[in-house]
Amino acid sequence: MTSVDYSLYLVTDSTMIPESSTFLKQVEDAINNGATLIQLREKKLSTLEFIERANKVHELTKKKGIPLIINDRIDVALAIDAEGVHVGQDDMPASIARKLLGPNKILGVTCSNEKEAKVVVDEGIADYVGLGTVYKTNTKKDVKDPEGTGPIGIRRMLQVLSQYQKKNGKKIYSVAIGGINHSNASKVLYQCSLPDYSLDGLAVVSCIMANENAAKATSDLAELIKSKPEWLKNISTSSSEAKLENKIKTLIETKPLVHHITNNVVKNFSANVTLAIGASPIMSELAKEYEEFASAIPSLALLVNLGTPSNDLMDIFKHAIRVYNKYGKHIVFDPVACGASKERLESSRQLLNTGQISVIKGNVGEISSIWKLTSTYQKPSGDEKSLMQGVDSIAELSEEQIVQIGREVSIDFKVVVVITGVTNYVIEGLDSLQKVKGGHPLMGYITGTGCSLGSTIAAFVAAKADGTSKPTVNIFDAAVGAVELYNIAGFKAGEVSKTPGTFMTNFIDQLYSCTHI
Ligand SMILES: Nc1ncnc2c1ncn2[C@@H]1O[C@H](COP(=O)(O)OP(=O)(O)OP(=O)(O)O)[C@@H](O)[C@H]1O
Ligand SMILES: Cc1ncsc1CCO
Repeated sequence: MTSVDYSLYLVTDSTMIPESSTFLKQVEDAINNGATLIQLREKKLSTLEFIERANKVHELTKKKGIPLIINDRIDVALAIDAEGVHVGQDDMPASIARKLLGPNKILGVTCSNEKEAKVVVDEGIADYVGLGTVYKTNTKKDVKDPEGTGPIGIRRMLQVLSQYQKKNGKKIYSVAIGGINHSNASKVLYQCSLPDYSLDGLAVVSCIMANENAAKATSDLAELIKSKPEWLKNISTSSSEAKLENKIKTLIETKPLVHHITNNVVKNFSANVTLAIGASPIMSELAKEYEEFASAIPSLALLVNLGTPSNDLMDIFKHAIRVYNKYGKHIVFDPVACGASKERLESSRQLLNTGQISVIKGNVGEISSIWKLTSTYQKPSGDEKSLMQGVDSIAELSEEQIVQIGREVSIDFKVVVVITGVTNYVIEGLDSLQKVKGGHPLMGYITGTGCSLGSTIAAFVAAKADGTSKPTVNIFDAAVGAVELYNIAGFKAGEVSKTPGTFMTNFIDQLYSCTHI
């Protein structure tokens, strides 16, 4: 079968039909309003009932020229001459399914991790793979990863498919599945992509099958699949006008608000830094007010700082990321000490899987640890050297290695990366790199200088302080401005301080002087 459109793949579920409708009506509405592929998934029907239902659905799909895929039951697929079959990891092995189906039917296989994706490409007999679950869902309870594979897991599987295509010149198509709905569809497509390889579609269940208006649900979803996610709509490319003085002017004129969900150690210092540079801080862990902030305040960004995590805070972080993404507001993520324990790296993975971040800022140890979550990271065979001691980086890497790591993190997560240290590196993709030196050794003796740089970056991004007066923001230029201001103030404060205590007050004073006087 040639040229299948995988873009909006409906997987049926007859257990969630609204009272006002019927199973067949839901499927017909989907078919007539943009579904491009239907998979009939029935776990409880007898063989006879399954065949009867499959025949009815097949009549509808044939009218529209849409392929019908049968879940698991090859006998049913053959009985009704369906266009294909989908098998899960616990169903009939793909190789046997292919033998029974012959070469011309569509064969799909579910993959939940890289290992399963590698088996599929080694066999080379599937037409497409269903990658997931992306997010945890009520539809399927027996998922391998209770949090879902998330965009990070999907990208790793795409990497396997991409390498297969490069080597063999043959494409295995892919759709993501699991917890996808109207609120996250365009985000999933954006996040689940590599520079040269993307998903071919999204598979959904409840957002159509359980919807009172399946026709509208389908056409809306088809529209979302074609559209850009919210936060991409006002981002521009780097500009030659990008001068620090212009950025500071915009910052002061805009007086943005930085919503901090940050650690208990630095709250006060970060609030003072934010005020000193002419922005406003608010520290809030009250999840219920986030929707009000994000929907109403124009110059606003969120800082997510992992410094003192807890289970409750993880839920709050995730809620905040979803809400800020919904309103297209930018998020700066500081994965504090994520290399210090497996649990912190796992927390970072979950947060990066929850939504789209605009800037990841960390020291070398932190960014090198985040790098382990990318699809480009090669797992070492032997023991790994620790990258962090508590919140401090002890990674020993050359500049070339640091920049390469930053680039891979930037490309994989589609973020601007800021790597701090004696030299700071601001990185976006392969082309944008700005090194910022300055600062002062005493900055290393004050807890929270890294964290409060996060506040400063968030303020610049929220104010669109990128050196231009355009209504869009260039995140890279804004981040460079923040790092430059911070290090100039640090250098000046260092010139008039001998010890950390006085340095701290002088630093706040210099941040104020550099922006206000
Ligand atoms: N020895 C140094 N010389 C010059 N600048 C420094 C030095 N140490 C730190 N800085 C500056 O301090 C800022 C914070 O960087 P650092 O790498 O110390 O963050 P961090 O480890 O995350 O800190 P924290 O965990 O205390 O928040 C950066 O802008 C950096 O340039
Ligand atoms: C010391 C410390 N511990 C957790 S967060 C933090 C502040 C600096 O990162």
